[in-house]
Amino acid sequence: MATAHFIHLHAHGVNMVPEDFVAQQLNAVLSDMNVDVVKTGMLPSLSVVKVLCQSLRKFPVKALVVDPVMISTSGDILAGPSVLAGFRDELLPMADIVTPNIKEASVLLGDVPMKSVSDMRTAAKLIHDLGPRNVLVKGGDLPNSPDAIDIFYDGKEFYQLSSPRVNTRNTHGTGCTLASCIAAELAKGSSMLSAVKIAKRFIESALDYSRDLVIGNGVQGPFDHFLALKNTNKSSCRQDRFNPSDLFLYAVTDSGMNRKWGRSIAEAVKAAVEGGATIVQLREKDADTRDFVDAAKVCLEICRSYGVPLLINDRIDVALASDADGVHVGQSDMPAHVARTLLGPEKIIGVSCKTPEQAHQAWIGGADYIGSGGVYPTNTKANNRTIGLDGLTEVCKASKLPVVAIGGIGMSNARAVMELGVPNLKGVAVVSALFDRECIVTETRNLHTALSEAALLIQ
Ligand SMILES: Cc1ncc(COP(=O)(O)OP(=O)(O)O)c(N)n1
Ligand SMILES: Cc1nc(C(=O)O)sc1CCOP(=O)(O)O
Ligand SMILES: [Mg+2]
Repeated sequence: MATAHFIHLHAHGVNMVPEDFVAQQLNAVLSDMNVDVVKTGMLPSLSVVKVLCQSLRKFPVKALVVDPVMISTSGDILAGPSVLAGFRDELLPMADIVTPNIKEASVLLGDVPMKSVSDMRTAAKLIHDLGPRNVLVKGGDLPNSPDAIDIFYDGKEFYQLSSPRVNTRNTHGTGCTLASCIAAELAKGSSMLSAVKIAKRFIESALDYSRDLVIGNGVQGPFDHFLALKNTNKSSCRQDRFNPSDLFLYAVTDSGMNRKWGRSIAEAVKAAVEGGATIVQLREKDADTRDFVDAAKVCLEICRSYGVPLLINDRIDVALASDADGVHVGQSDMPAHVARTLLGPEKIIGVSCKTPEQAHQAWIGGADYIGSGGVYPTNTKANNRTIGLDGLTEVCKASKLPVVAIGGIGMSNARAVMELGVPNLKGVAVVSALFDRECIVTETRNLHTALSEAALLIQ
């Protein structure tokens, strides 16, 4: 069970509940039910923070989500220095995740400046040093950023999660909802990264869905949390649809490489998502159909537990039979518009394009993204024409769809590809640099780090 406190505070006033009454309430609930996850919102006094920590020590839960509500949107300070000390010394060391926005991250760290994604990463690391297992620094208020960029740090890896900024005044309560959604997903059994991604996607969808609501006269309006119940036209709901930032580190499997290293497809996929792959494609050119469908189902479960989409190369039949998230097709495979008709509006369709004209046709055909290469020569795909960084740039500039670069990309050149900084280029797709290596997790992690560093340079 997840407990969620939605505090829609307009900061007209705060009426504090006495701490012994808070203790009684906590005791009543925590002793009566097996609470899995607790999420905290505004904690108005040091004594309430202390009471909460005591209760959680007495009744440990599986996960504690701390939304460090300290500053209202209008800028009011909601937590004084003593509460801040309570957060730092007692609550954060118990937290499984803490979710500050940039103002809160700054205050938690003694008013450090927070002006860029690079500052957010530094802050995430410093807040992690205070004790929480995971940190999500939310960059929704970062000035001059076309996307809403959040930094997730799990103590080892940084993940830059971005979503298109939704232009609406109805943003009241987004922080509360995000943390509550993370808590609910954790209670359902998701991994932390997956819970964060699902929560972020929910906020993006809900804001998009409620962008034109007019309720009240405040600077901010509320948004509608019940889109899933009301939205009959699911294709217009972004919740389950493709997110271009998923193209950041695209892992493409290869049956020959798995055989060479003695691994099953599922083992290879698990290692890649553990290392930080943000989308996976099963490219099993010589698999028997039944085996392929079975393997796809197992991989789908693994990928879903990490919030990572799973696509099938070429084989629409396998994608349909396994209920995978979509397909990737090339110029001599099934046309995108036919794949779209067969798969429906919810599935993801990627198309390989070497020219601007092919990119245009992919868009007309209803594709979601383009794979463009070979950027460099490759041994993985026979007779593949290399288009180079110039060819990639041309496709990206002409494309109306997000693009992932492919072909001969690995640790030695991934930064150069990302640092092109051309419009629409969202990431790199790799086969041998991950799967023709001894340790897939390590290779994926290293590549993720290199790409994140390059992405920072082009901010
Ligand atoms: C992400 C991505 N981009 C391009 C390709 C190549 O697809 P295709 O041209 O159909 O060649 P095969 O992979 O089928 O040999 C891809 N698979 N993924
Ligand atoms: C599957 C594929 N498609 C390409 C294209 O140019 O469309 S290049 C390629 C193989 C990429 O493998 P590696 O990362 O080992 O070079
Ligand atoms: Mg193909």
